[in-house]
Amino acid sequence: MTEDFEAVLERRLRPGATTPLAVGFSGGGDSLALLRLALAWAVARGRPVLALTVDHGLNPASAGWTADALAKARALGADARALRWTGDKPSTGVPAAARAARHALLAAAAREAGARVLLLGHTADDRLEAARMRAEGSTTSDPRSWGPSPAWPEGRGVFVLRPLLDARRQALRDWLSEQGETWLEDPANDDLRFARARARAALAREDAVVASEARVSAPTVAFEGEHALRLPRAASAVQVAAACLCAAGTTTPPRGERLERLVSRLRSGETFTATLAGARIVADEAGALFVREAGEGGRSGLSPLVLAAGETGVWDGRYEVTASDAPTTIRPLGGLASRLPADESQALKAFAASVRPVLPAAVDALGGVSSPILAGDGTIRARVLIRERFEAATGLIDQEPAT
Ligand SMILES: Nc1ncnc2c1ncn2[C@@H]1O[C@H](COP(=O)(O)OP(=O)(O)OP(=O)(O)O)[C@@H](O)[C@H]1O
Repeated sequence: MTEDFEAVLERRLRPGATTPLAVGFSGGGDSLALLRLALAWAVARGRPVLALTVDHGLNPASAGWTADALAKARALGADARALRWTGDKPSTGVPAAARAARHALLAAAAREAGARVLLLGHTADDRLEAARMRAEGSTTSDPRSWGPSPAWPEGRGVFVLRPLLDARRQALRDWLSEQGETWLEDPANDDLRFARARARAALAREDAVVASEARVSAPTVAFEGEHALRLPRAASAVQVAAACLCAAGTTTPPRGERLERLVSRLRSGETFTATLAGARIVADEAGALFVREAGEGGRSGLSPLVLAAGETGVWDGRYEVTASDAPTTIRPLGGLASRLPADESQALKAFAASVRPVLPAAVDALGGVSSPILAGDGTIRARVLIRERFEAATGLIDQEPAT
């Protein structure tokens, strides 16, 4: 077990890195095994481990569980931090909402601590359960051993590593028991109102075989001046979905019939312009160009981002912007371009017409307009997230990046 675990960490983590390794630690058996293994590996390499525990506030006992988890993590030698889900709880779909909130909290805390990788304790049993739930009609996806955090924009720059994906839950528990460990059993795991608990109960009665993880090949991709993506027309559905997601800066990739239709139109060689999930796709002989759909503004996205002096925020899921020493509002450049200073108007000419209206513009308290992408003085800084996100989503970044 230890050798398999170490092999995964050696493969994915950057040699010599000294930044903290974040671990999602619920206090349950899987993540206790994960934390112990991660500590043994990291301490030998001089890397600090930060255990993060999310209190979902869904059970009256959860504050006590969280306090116990923090105490346990610290006793084992990790730094530890509690995070609390304070948002409104929906009346239905609680597990999915809790999961989304958990991913956002874990990723934001990992990033804040300077960690680029967050370890999670999913096991082979989680993959079996996901397969069983899909067989019963759910859209549950397979946990993957490596990939970007699904939380956006909170998880930008953070990768999730699941080093226990080939280990069986019972083997981990036996290993913990041999070391005299005890752990918390979350009662929600046995609550048969949840599809996950039903799948778990059904699998406990069977000898299941774990299939190996599917591999996704990296695409040939070109970046159009960082603000748009170009894919070959033969790109796979996974790549097309990722291109829509990253060019549009949204949180949910397209899937199902609409995605299939776009992929088959691309394969057909037809020249067309289409929109999907917030992206505009222009297909010609040269390939397919993916840009943020400017007309989306009325429905969602492209909404203004108000920043206080010096504050950093993400506008439209595509640009990380840091205000100068004055407050500013970030809006789409479309409709404001005529108010740009002359040098910026000149610089704008170098951009494709489809990209111009969806670039960020900064509007100051007096109504002055400037674009952090075009301005030479760099007082308001902007980082384009499109490329980095696409590379992470399609497996082009397969190891812990440098900070
Ligand atoms: N409350 C929590 N605090 C911190 N980490 C957690 C918490 N709950 C789960 N995790 C992390 O996520 C891993 C998987 O747990 P679990 O299977 O409950 O999560 P999940 O996200 O619901 O799974 P899935 O991705 O299959 O929906 C755990 O091993 C642990 O690393």
